[in-house]
Amino acid sequence: MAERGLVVSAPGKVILHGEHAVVHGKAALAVALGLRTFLCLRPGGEGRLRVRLPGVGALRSWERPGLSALRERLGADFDESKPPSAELLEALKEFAGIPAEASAPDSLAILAFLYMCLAISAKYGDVPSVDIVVWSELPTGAGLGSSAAYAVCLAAALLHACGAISCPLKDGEITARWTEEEMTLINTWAFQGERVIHGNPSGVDNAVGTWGGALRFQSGEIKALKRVPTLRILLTNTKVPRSTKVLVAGVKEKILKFPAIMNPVLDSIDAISQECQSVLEAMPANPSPEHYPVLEELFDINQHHLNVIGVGHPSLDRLCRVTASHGLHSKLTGAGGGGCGITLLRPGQCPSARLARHGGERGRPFLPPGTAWLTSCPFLPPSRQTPPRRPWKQPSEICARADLSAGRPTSGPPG
Ligand SMILES: Nc1ncnc2c1ncn2[C@@H]1O[C@H](COP(=O)(O)OP(=O)(O)O)[C@@H](O)[C@H]1O
Ligand SMILES: C[C@@](O)(CCOP(=O)(O)O)CC(=O)O
Ligand SMILES: [Mg+2]
Repeated sequence: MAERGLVVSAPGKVILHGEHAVVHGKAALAVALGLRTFLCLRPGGEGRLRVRLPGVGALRSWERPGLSALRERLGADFDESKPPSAELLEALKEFAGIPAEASAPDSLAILAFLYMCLAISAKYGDVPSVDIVVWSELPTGAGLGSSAAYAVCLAAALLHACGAISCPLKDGEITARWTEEEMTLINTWAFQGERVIHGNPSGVDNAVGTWGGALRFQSGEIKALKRVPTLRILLTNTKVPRSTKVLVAGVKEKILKFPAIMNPVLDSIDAISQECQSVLEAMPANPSPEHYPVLEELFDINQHHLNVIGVGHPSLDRLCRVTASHGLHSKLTGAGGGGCGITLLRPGQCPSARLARHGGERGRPFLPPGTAWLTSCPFLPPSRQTPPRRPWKQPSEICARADLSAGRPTSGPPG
């Protein structure tokens, strides 16, 4: 491991179409966000492994021999091609003092960390003696893929600390990418981390967190969308908390209960993703405004479908209603049940100031109490995204940065 340490970062994502359906083998269209999760890895002292997660209020430290002994005891169960078994996760919870049914953000984050650390070190080397801090610009549990960005950062850092992937930084370089082969390995392990947090993820979020840009994802197949137009999308966080794991499990239950009713809905969502992709690919050659009504209608139809499969929420209904009263079209993004919604903006339309300051239905404020105006997100291919604000903060794909400072990185974690 590099003596001077490393900062890794990975972006969050927005799903344009295909959330939930993608878990059941349908297509999804997703794009990396300019908001990222960061991880700082430093050589640790005294044979300890320390992890600090200020975003979820967790700080843990373990002696390496204790972790090695646990790993030896459970070693046969670590296999990156299979979901982590319930028995393995129970054993890790017991070791970490996490109650059996705990689903709090800190519990899931520590469980994912322990699983990834032990599994990666079982395969590639020794349990590393390192200090790890993770912090994020992404809201947690809001549909923007914070769990995947966290898992991608952990996978990259732990694979690096165990010697499974190189340090991509050459002398004098400040930022770098791993090779394609190394990124594939990072993505594979990040998916395992997502499995711990989500239960049954599709893999779309960790694919965007690893590769960045705009992509189509279906059954593990990742296709970069190269010729997509600049779409302006407004992101609104309802700030209603929810858990992806619970929502994904709820959809599965509904499909099992009403297969003949739910499967056609998933097929229709799949067709929406295909149609949207065709429109996006036609737009660069023919950038006429006629495409927008189609994209808007696809948002509306998909939002209805997402309500049908049980992942809507009154806060999201309100977002759709209020934006509709301004001629705009919205849908939820990510797992739903609260979290974030996206609103499509036409070229030249800039409603944020109007909506945020004066908007709202019949004089009521546009945003319900506790709602944040998060950001507006350009839907751009990697090559045309806006330049990074900080040297290592590229808007697409995972990237590594040398921890050049003796102290904290400049955009360091709080506290
Ligand atoms: N910065 C972070 N530090 C630690 N854990 C995180 C971080 N970001 C996300 N997580 C983990 O991911 C979980 C949220 O995942 P999820 O419910 O899928 O929501 P989303 O991925 O939409 O933000 C949190 O409860 C926490 O366990
Ligand atoms: C609902 C789903 O399609 C996306 C979940 O995204 P998020 O965790 O809400 O950011 C689940 C998945 O694809 O794994
Ligand atoms: Mg998630």
